[in-house]
Amino acid sequence: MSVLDEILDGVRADLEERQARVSIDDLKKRVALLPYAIDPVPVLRGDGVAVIAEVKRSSPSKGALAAIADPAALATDYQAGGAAVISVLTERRRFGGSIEDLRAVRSAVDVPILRKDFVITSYQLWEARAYGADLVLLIVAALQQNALVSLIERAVSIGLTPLVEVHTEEEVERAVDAGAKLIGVNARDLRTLEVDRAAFSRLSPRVPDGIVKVAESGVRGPHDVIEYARAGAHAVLVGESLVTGKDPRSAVADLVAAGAHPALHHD
Ligand SMILES: O=C(O)c1ccccc1NCC(=O)[C@H](O)[C@H](O)COP(=O)(O)O
Repeated sequence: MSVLDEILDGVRADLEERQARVSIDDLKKRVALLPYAIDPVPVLRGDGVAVIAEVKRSSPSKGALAAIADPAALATDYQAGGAAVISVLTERRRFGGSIEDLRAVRSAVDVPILRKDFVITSYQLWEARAYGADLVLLIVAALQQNALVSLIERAVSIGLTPLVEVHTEEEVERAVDAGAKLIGVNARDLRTLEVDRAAFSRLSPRVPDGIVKVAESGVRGPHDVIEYARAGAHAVLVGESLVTGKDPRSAVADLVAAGAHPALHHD
């Protein structure tokens, strides 16, 4: 069984438990009281490379990364450093996250928030929206094509912007066919956990113009932002190097500064 399959088994079990506690109708009632979600596309398509900074406590590849006692404070630092979007890992078993982290971050920042999880049902989309997310991750490798298409449509219909994650040529085709407007190329193979930063430059030319391209994983510092930008990234998604460093605010600011160089601006 691959790491991704193991994660998905755990996600299904946790989901059953949450669904028994909070009904989808309750989530819909909460959403009805909320303002519209923020459209992240203008900020992701702006000059330079946008930084999506992630609240990540642990990971299957590295185990415990950081004791994040206050995710809202971390997100506030990210925003102060210039993060365009905050990503919150809400998966519990392998990443130590929760939907409560999403709520805490929402109460602390104004920038768009990405719910990063292993979404397989529309219940999780309603949850994402009810707890304050503006974007939601959909992983092509975790979904059959018909499920991917219907989750993209449902996400959009409830105001969420889907970030559709790929790692192979075939997955790029599936994402484009499914109607993705934001595609994230993950350097990490979720089945083996190997990180291959060259995946972005290999797959980026296959992503049609007009789609926002996000380079995910493996950013160690400003030099990686510059490399991803040269390969056409509109944004980078960064977790580990931010949560394990000493000063998340200045670490984000350094990445933003690297990506803001005029030579890296998009046409
Ligand atoms: O991070 C992992 O080990 C991992 C394992 C299996 C599935 C997903 C995983 N990570 C999710 C992510 O894609 C990253 O958290 C995100 O792109 C940031 O990556 P990094 O900057 O390398 O922490």
